[in-house]
Amino acid sequence: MLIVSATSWGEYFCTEGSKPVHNCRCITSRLGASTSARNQYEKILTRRYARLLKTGDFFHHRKALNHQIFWPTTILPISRFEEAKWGDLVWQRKVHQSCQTKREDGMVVLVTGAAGFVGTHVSLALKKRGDGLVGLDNFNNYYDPSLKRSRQELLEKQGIFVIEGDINDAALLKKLFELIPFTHVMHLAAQAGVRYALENPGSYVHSNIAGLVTLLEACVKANPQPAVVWASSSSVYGLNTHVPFSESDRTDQPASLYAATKKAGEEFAHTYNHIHGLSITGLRFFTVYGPWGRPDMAYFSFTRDILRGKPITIYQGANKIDLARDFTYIDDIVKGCLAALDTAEKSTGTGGKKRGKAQFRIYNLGNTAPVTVPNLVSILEKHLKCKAKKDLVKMPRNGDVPFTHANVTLARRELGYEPTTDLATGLKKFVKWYQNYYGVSGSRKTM
Ligand SMILES: O=C(O)[C@H]1O[C@H](OP(=O)(O)OP(=O)(O)OC[C@H]2O[C@@H](n3ccc(=O)[nH]c3=O)[C@H](O)[C@@H]2O)[C@H](O)[C@@H](O)[C@@H]1O
Repeated sequence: MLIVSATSWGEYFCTEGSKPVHNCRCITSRLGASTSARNQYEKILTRRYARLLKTGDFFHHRKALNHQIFWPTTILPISRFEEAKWGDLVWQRKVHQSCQTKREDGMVVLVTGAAGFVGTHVSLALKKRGDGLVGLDNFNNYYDPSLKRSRQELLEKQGIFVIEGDINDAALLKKLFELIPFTHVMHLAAQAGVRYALENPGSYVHSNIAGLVTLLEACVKANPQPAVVWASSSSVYGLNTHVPFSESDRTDQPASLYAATKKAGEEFAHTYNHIHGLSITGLRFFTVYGPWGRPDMAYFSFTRDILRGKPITIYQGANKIDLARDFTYIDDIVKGCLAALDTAEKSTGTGGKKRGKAQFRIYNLGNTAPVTVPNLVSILEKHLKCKAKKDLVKMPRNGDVPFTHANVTLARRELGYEPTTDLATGLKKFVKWYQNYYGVSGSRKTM
């Protein structure tokens, strides 16, 4: 049985088992859509496949929320999960549909890292306000890929197509830019995590250096050139001691290879802006947390281990000083990202040549209220109603910095950025999501 399932304006093709298919079923389940909208879609779908259908093979059956069209066919030799073969007609149609805007002057955005934590939230927010977008994600296994797949499901329910592909794939990027005149690129794909850089430095070079350059090259060659907004990191401040951290502070003392790749990214961005006229905005995120977050981050892994009764390791600085972070809630970060997109000016290059000076910006997106790691743990204990088993350990030389603290004056002035969620409120929302997703005791398998 071949199933063609058309949700929203996308179609999905798959087979049950690997046997040759003899029957095809088409389901349009535009949940929430009016009957007339569903009727209209059914007509479009039927017209689209008219040449494949033999009159008389077509049966019409209606259910409460689904229109189902059955037709016996061997015409579409579709194999299991063939839907995402990039470049083919189905793929192109999905990209187009996902990029349709639903508001006047809506943006058309390529979101890289769309199945990542920040990427998912930004994508949903763009879609919600009527912008068109398509996601790109390589679904690597740095952390549990099933969480990325769940985020992808969430996005696809909203009509957002996430292409499985790597930002290092220049041919894929070229094809995408030929297909869609993206107005903006929201570049969030990266190898994140400070301490993992000791284990796998190559992955940082691959994504944060080579991948960034490949993406910027594609943007330069695109016509029109998109404006680029991308994720840098608070880690670029490294050993800076001037607090709170301002954009004008020194960033030439990275404490980790991760930070060094983000700093290098800022320099590459400047070069592409200077030579090619790409409009580029870098956002220095400060320890972003929240629902659908990253399992490698402390607030997430602490939650998991506390619920499982496993000990957690709390690092301490010199003289047993507590480490502190300017933890920033995801909704605040999303607002900052959207404001950066909204205020981004157009790139000035065409045909790879710069035609004038282009916008170049860097902003801190933090919460402006650092909290120590032991305090983070106390808040989690309260929300989880569970005591943590704590191992206090001297901070190893693993790239960590003792504290971060954002000055967001610039973002406030130019983006209207104003963080509104304190750590206790944000962690409450995270814990609620976590227990809903993994079960109250966190029993569902993670990592
Ligand atoms: O904002 C940033 O620039 C960075 O924020 C986070 O990096 P980090 O602040 O180190 O976040 P966590 O890994 O969640 O660590 C938070 C704090 O908990 C501490 N920690 C972490 C893990 C652990 O087992 N024990 C522990 O005490 C760390 O030393 C740190 O002080 C992200 O992981 C980076 O990708 C991001 O770029």
